[in-house]
Amino acid sequence: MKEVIIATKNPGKAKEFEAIFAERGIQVLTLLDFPDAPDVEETGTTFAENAILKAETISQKLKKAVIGDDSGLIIDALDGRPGIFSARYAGEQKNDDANIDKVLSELKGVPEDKRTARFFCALAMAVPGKETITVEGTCEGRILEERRGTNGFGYDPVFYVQGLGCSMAELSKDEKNAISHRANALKALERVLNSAEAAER
Ligand SMILES: O=c1[nH]c(=O)c2ncn([C@@H]3O[C@H](COP(=O)(O)OP(=O)(O)OP(=O)(O)O)[C@@H](O)[C@H]3O)c2[nH]1
Ligand SMILES: [Mg+2]
Repeated sequence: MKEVIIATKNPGKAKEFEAIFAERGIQVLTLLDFPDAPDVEETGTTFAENAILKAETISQKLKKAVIGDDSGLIIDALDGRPGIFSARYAGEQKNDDANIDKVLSELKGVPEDKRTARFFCALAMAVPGKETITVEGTCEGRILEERRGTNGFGYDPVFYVQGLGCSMAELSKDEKNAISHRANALKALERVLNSAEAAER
């Protein structure tokens, strides 16, 4: 069976990648499978820079092709926050529940039409001896006033998906994987890889 390595320690991301790649008969390994992999410091100033740091650091260490995912939530009324700090918005301990509470309290009193937001995902694919590829995907919505649903991870319970009439956490894994920022970024990566392959023929 073919396999792909994703440079993430986030179990929520790992599950989504597993489901998406399983449809293609590809097995996913993450840093949860490589306990000795180094911690990657997210020192970039953009999602893409951080995705490249994750992919290239782990690819150099394992000498294999590796995909890095840096993602987060961009809220217009908060000038784009939490952005690249989404995982650690309420502190370095990375607590999803505390992160949601912080966002809800910062948005207190902000009317529905001003609560627009989007999820953003940058993926970088590093292959030894080749130039790193980066792609992006987004998913539009707005921030609810309270949690709805229990699926997914992160801010999913308070992210109302534009056009779907429910929160991201009310979608099944397959439904989320059909429309998410991560799925959209992976589709973009697939397009780039297919056209690179076609050019080599
Ligand atoms: O509700 C959500 N649904 C999503 O689909 C989603 N994707 C990203 N996020 C948020 O953004 C952080 C990523 O930060 P991040 O890219 O640095 O990842 P991380 O630190 O969790 O793991 P790693 O991949 O770096 O090991 C996450 O923790 C979440 O708070 C999401 N929230
Ligand atoms: Mg991180």
